[in-house]
Amino acid sequence: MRKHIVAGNWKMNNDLAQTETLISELKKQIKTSDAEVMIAPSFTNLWHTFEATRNDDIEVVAQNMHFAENGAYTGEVSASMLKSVGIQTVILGHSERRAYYNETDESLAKKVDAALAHDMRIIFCFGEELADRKAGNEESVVESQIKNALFHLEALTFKNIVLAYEPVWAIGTGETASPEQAQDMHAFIRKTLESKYGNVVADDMTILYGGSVKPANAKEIFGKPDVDGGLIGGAALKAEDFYAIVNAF
Ligand SMILES: O=C[C@H](O)COP(=O)(O)O
Repeated sequence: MRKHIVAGNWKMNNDLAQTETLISELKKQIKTSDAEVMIAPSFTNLWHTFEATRNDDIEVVAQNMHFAENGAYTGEVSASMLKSVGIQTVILGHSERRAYYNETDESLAKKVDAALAHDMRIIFCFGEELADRKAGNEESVVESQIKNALFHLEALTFKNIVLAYEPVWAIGTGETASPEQAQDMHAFIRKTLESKYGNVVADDMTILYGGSVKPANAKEIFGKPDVDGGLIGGAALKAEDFYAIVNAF
């Protein structure tokens, strides 16, 4: 079923004290909303944040995980480790992971399989770079990112997947895709899914937009028919701004 979701990706921000402050600020802002609310703190703060928001309408999610179950992978965290601290959802394929940590469609396909094998929900990120858009290749880039990492899956597993379209040129730059650019790409993503999995999977897919979403532009972006929510970076670090975005639905 298609849902409205607003997820705050804190990236590598907030130590424990800052996390506690932000959680208490977030709690003051919570009111009934049409959107599911998620926050993704760093690994060190996952358990604390999970415990501290246990009774609130906030799901705590991880920013990444490894595909292996365990073993000699220094610095990495597995799906079962995440689940052991209450985490049910993981962000995979963020452009910063692809750019700085060499994540590829191939390694992401393995991470997707591992998360699904643990019955986790995935927020799967992808998006073109500025050069791709300038060359008019944005659709083919996005299509291959989706196909290479996800098209080996059975249709049924898509109920555990949320897609997040994040044009790299709009992340943390202050430059947002126009609502029309977001809508056009989201419609294309749905068409891509439909070509392999049919219209039920395509229509039911929740597709988030990410890239410089702020209180000032959220309503217009979320107003587009194929945009089901947002993956928020910078604006998720201020409780008031984050909830202004949540309440833009
Ligand atoms: O994960 C979130 C996205 O990278 C968007 O970040 P941003 O809102 O700071 O542009």
